Amino acid sequence: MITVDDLIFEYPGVRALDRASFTIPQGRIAALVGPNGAGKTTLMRCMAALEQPVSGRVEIGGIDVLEQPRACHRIIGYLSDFFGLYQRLTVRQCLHYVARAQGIAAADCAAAIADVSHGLQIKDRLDQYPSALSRGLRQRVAIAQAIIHKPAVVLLDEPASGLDPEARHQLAELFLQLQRQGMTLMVSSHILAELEAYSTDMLVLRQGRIVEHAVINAPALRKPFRLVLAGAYPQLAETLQKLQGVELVRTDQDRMAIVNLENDGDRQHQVLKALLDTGMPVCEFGPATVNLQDAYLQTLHKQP
Ligand SMILES: Nc1ncnc2c1ncn2[C@@H]1O[C@H](COP(=O)(O)OP(=O)(O)OP(=O)(O)O)[C@@H](O)[C@H]1O
Repeated sequence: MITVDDLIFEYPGVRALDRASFTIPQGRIAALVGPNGAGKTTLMRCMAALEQPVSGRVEIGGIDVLEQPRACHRIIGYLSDFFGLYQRLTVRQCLHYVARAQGIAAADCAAAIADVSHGLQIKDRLDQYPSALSRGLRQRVAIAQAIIHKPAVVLLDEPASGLDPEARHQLAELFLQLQRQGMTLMVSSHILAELEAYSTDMLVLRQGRIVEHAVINAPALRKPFRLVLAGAYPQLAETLQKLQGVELVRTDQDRMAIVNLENDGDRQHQVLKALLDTGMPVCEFGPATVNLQDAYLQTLHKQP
């Protein structure tokens, strides 16, 4: 659903993204984490076709974002870390304006507003002005604006900042609800505990590079497995991609791979048998679920 390949972005004198690459399948919620200045906002802005990278490729839902930015805006919802709402418009007018800008026909706007405001529990706020709303409610209005056109992919930059624990909990519930509707989400945050409540993947960005892609909590029907080899096997990625029922998440130095398999013992046995039949020197093969905070800290400690 989302493929970022070798992305390089530079501000004058600063390389903010340095060959960043990753893939996120449809229906996942990917947490984007990393220290201040790692490049999270820049990455999201490139993915939302709001910045032009020096080189590399971003593909979302089969659309090349850099070649077709307008087509991409139709299938993406983006919430900026410093979002603004029009203070002189009511919430209903804000939503109407965005709906029209997203190409929703005038006759369909009322239904779209009713739908999104129901999902975000702001139905009783439609005739208020943003200045009269709490930070949490304004956040909900901003998210409503980002998803009113029912995008396939939603990119949210620091959506939980400034929210109290209750509002953050509600936000987590909302993300899971959007996921159930089939959306793919990418959420950047510093608050790892909250991300853990809903993330399926964790991408760690450091100095513009993706230094880790951990599968935290794959959908119930699939489960992450870690494969470790006794020695390097140069065709590791290629071989795994060809095996039936195996979804390759990533490989490391031709000796380790994370794959998603069906959550079914017989199928897992068949995959292991097929792996051994290829002649790979398998020495470990087992579930790879990790705790988000541990995985993040391990990754940071691992790096030079
Ligand atoms: N407009 C700009 N001009 C020059 N350099 C910039 C600009 N915006 C960001 N940078 C630099 O690019 C790098 C990446 O910044 P970015 O805002 O993408 O990081 P971030 O991970 O989102 O940070 P934070 O967690 O603090 O929001 C940083 O070194 C930052 O100083």
